Amino acid sequence: MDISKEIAVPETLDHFQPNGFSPYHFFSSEEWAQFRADTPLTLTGDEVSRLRSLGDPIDLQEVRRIYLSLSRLLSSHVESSQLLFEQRNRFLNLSGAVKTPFVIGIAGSVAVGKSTTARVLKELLARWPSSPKVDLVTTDGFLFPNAVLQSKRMMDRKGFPESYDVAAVLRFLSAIKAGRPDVPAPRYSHLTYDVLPNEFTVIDRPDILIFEGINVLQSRDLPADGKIVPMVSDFFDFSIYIDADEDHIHDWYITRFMRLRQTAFRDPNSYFHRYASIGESEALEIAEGLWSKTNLRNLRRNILPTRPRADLILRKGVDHLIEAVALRKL
Ligand SMILES: Nc1ncnc2c1ncn2[C@@H]1O[C@H](COP(=O)(O)OP(=O)(O)O)[C@@H](O)[C@H]1O
Ligand SMILES: CC(C)(COP(=O)(O)O)[C@@H](O)C(=O)NCCC(=O)O
Repeated sequence: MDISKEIAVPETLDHFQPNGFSPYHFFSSEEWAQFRADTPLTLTGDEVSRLRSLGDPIDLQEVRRIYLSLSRLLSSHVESSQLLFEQRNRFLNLSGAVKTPFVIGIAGSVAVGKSTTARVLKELLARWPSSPKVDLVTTDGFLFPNAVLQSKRMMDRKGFPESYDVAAVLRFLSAIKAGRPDVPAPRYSHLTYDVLPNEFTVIDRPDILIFEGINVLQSRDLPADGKIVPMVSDFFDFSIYIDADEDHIHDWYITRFMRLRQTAFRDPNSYFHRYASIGESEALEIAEGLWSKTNLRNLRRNILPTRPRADLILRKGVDHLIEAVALRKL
């Protein structure tokens, strides 16, 4: 498939792209796989099974085909930024400065498989000598609590830009990029479907921070007072968008919901517990409603429009496996 035709030229960049030019290099998965060069496979089949989310078929073959080249590319970006850091310290006559974490953003629709990609990358990147400490934070911890969303009648817009405490996201990333130790990241539970009050993951100056969530490439409306506000992605050193046809993502979301009925929803503490015991067709109707009223709307309105901001686009086919890659030119 020709990803260059699929990834439409964003209108706002039109004037930078005379006919036929694109800011991306495009590769088939076979071409991309060659870039792994002699990168060794450092994960076992069992580890990959442990890292994958429900319904994601990723296996060692996919890690070898796609993720080794990706970890090699990212690791060269990390090493270059470490080199630049040292050169700049010499230039500025600074001594004792400590490098701030290299931040990688991962964006894409609900149910596209961001968590699996983030977890596999975390493990692979930590095996490079330049980045032994890799942390992962998901943006769901920055959602407003359900009580707030309910009081604002926003539960059916969970995951929309307005459902996140973006100021808290910016404070968190500013602290990370200021090189602060022990920065707390709030946590979310998919089981209770809510943020976990007073539960934090403490991020203490990793070499790399992976920041994953549907909203990470979104901009903010310019405030009327003309004050300049940063975007979340201003803090990224590299960004990845995971892409797929919306029909495929729909199928993955519905299949996952129906499988969660047999697993996570059975837990009496699950927010969706009641859906474990209703009939199949009623459950399907609920899943279709959640998809079309919330997640598809969000994908079309707020997530897909951020795709042209990514440095790298991983395009999945019907089987969840990556079939094409677009890499922004330098
Ligand atoms: N209702 C749920 N109950 C339990 N786990 C869930 C539920 N919804 C999603 N998950 C899990 O949460 C993780 C994040 O899912 P999601 O936000 O859809 O992003 P993605 O599929 O792109 O990783 C996945 O590992 C998924 O399996
Ligand atoms: C929590 C989510 C918004 C994902 O958030 P993210 O981790 O990408 O910030 C999503 O999993 C979700 O709950 N969506 C709302 C509709 C639904 O229940 O599918």
